[in-house]
Amino acid sequence: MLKVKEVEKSYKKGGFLSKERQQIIRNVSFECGRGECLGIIGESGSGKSTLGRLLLGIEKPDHGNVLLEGKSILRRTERLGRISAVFQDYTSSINPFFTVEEAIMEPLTAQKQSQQEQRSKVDLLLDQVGLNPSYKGKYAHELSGGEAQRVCIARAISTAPKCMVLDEAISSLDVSVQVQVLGTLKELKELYKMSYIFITHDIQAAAYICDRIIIFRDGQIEETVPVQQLKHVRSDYAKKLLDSLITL
Ligand SMILES: Nc1ncnc2c1ncn2[C@@H]1O[C@H](COP(=O)(O)OP(=O)(O)OP(=O)(O)O)[C@@H](O)[C@H]1O
Repeated sequence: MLKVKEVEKSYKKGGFLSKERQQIIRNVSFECGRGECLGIIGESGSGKSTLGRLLLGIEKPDHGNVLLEGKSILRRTERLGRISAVFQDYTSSINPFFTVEEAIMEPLTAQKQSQQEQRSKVDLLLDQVGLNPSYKGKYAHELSGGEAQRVCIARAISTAPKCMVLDEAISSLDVSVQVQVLGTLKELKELYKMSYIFITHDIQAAAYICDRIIIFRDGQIEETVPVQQLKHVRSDYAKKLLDSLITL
């Protein structure tokens, strides 16, 4: 389904004139199956969000490629509506001048669906993320964090994508809201038969929703483990990282 092949990414280091580059992603390869939820856990600065942007085709790798059902994600026509994202910062993810309805319809407009088709979908999408139709006319500043993130999720699933990248998607929410949103995400994954790439610091959330987990270290895959085997990771680094995250 989603195939990541020998991906590398570096950024310019230092000032404007500097030629030095900092290697962020180093020869990363993995696959995420249809309907699978693959977690990516790693320390801050290990390159998780950079990897997320490469998977979404927002950034181009220096080397290697990302294929969605065999086609390069860098081709706009291949990624449009077929891979989507929910980020941590839900407040800046929604255009403040858009109503909830307009925000949810945004990707459908990009797909050139008719206004009528789009409107009829919005009620259904709101229902699927646990919001009633009265939310349609509200603006982002009138929503709680949990409601705003639900709107972002509704927008992300509006095109029925094959794959969704969730980058710390529940991290800014209150714990009780996190649990509810995780439940919704789990239901939606079954309903839409989507694959998830679940980037997080939250080992409990990952254990709840993921099928397999990649332990990411310094831009590389340290270890990949089925979620049932999480207690039995092999590398010392993975053991230490998981211990530190569990005690947090
Ligand atoms: N556009 C960019 N230009 C230059 N450096 C960048 C850019 N994006 C990320 N970096 C650097 O890449 C490294 C990895 O950042 P990234 O945000 O991918 O890590 P992360 O694992 O997601 O961290 P966190 O968990 O704190 O969000 C950092 O050192 C960051 O400063």
